[in-house]
Amino acid sequence: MTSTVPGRRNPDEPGEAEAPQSGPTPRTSPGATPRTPPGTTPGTEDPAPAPSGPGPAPGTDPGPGPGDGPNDGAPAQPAHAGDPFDRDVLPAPKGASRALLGSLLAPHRRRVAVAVVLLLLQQAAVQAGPLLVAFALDAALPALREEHDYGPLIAVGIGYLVCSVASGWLQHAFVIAAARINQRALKELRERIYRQAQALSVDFHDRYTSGRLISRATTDVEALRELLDEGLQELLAVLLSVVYILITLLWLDPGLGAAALLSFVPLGLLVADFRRRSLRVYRGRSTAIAQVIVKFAETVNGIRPVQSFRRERANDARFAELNGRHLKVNGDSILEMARYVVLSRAVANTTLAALVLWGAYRVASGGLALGVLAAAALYLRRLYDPIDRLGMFLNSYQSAAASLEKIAGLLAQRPSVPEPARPKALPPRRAGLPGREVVFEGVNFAYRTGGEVLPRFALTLPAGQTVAVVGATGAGKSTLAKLVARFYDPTTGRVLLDGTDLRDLETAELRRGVVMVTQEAFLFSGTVAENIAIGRPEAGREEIEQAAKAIGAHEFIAALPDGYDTDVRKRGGRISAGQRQLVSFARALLADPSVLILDEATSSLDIPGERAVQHAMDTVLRGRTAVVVAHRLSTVEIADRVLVMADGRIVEDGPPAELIAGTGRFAALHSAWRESLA
Ligand SMILES: Nc1ncnc2c1ncn2[C@@H]1O[C@H](COP(=O)(O)OP(=O)(O)OP(=O)(O)O)[C@@H](O)[C@H]1O
Repeated sequence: MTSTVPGRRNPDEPGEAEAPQSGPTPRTSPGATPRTPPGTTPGTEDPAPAPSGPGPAPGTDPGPGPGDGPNDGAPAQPAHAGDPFDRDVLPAPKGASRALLGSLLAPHRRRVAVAVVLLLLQQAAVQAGPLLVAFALDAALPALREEHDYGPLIAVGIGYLVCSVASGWLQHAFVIAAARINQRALKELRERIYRQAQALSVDFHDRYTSGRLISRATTDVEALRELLDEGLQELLAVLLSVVYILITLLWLDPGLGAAALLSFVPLGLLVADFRRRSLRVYRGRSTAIAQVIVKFAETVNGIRPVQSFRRERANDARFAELNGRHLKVNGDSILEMARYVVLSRAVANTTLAALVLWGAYRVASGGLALGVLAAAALYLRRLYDPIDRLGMFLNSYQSAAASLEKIAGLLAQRPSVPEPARPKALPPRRAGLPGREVVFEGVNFAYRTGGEVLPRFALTLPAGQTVAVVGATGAGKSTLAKLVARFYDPTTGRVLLDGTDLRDLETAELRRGVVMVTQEAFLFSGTVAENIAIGRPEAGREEIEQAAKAIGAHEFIAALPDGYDTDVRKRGGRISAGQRQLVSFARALLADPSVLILDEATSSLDIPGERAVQHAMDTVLRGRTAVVVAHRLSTVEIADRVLVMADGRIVEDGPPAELIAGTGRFAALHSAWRESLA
């Protein structure tokens, strides 16, 4: 008979008696290194206290969650009250993992039913083998010997052949059906994680490192794949075969059947003990692997300071230590597996030997047919054969369950800056008035991870005004700017755009009105033209070039190897920091928002570069309301108004010339800057 259970060896094949697993399932060797646990995530170095709105996300809703109000994503929890972001598992409603798995499989209900029926039939075909052997020994051979009747023996042969062919075909069909279900479910899961990563607000990403997100979409999905592709099929097949075999044994001979059933008591205890012990080792191993990955990632990400400060040897030593710890704990997990395999085999072989001896004694005394004993011996082998693989399955199950829990926790997060339930439209722009008015109304703000950053304040930025925000590092300039862009919602109070609360604007409407150009001047993979067109995807090549020309970026873009069609990633090295900024200005100019927020790059540019950026800034700010977080005092000169911030408060506010002429902080800062230039 051919291999009987997907991914496992056929016990009836020659050499089955002693050989440990050598079938196609790579995880079945007793000494094999158990699979790397998922969720051993780099980047857990991002501690942050209060939870982001735990509550089911739309589409993944596994249970009741908080309501729909604007701050529902931010339940009032005391900061530092045991931050779930310190751990890999984010809070999720009870049963979220099961609900997630259910929601992934639900669209494939019919396929799942077909796969289960295929497996039931396949197992029936497989388990018929020993029964046919019993029939051959007890009925077909005597008929041949005593009555020269070949019929029963031929029937057995044909039956065996039919069962073999059927089981092979059914297994093939089952593997294909299961793979289709699994691959689609995993594709959907990866897409859900990606959509969720894009949907969650900036404050989530502040705390949940990108490394962890990547780990969810790769290692954790992979853990689930292993469980679905191999573990679950195997477990189903094992459970089915155990049920079939025990029923058949009880039917063949109640005594032998009951004894086989009893032998599951010590085996069950052994499995429980293995689970307990392996879980402990397994947790340690996952921590050790995470430490190795974190060290590796930290070194590679900081390769410049590592080389500048000659950290290589110190890093080597630390890495060797962490790697050694991983080696030790990995060894422990292999020893646990070996211990389980040895003990379970000892129990299984002892039981088998005892039952065969007892059966032989009964055959000798005429109490049992020889064929029944032969069939029982074959069935017993099949019964105990998968027990050591069960340990492997438990390992895979535990890691997949942990991964699923982490993914469910991630998917249960809600954006802390949610879409409005009843969105409002912005009023039409007032004719002749550039930009839109921005009003902070009784706003105060605290990041979830700390205390108040902006104490309660009120501020009006009239339409068309260019406002430069200056102040010492950490004064709250960027925070103020991010509130206008609605990367965060104020803790109390409102930010209004032409009288409309930002919370009432749909994201698309908001982004048409407000655009923030951040310090990084991020370029996406693709061509320079595509990067500029992100501002307005429907823009044609001519408009793109016009924007670049207005900004003063056309010359350098035209000089690139493929001009506007140069791939910025492949030749990213050719684009300097200043040029990157020009591209991002062109992008903003094309988007043409009513309000533009510009978080000026802190990195210093060379003088021509700075001049080019200054000129571009002039162009991009004109004709709209603009907030510039100014790190260079030269920028302030193009502003209509300067806000000086200190400790989250606006301490000075006025036109630059007026402030410079005064005796306040800005006047002092400005004269110091002038002197430095001189
Ligand atoms: N994501 C964050 N989570 C928690 N605290 C933050 C976060 N971002 C900034 N802060 C804190 O808020 C305060 C104001 O920071 P902000 O970035 O607004 O200052 P800034 O004036 O723009 O500084 P810089 O000129 O250095 O960019 C600082 O104390 C900072 O530590």
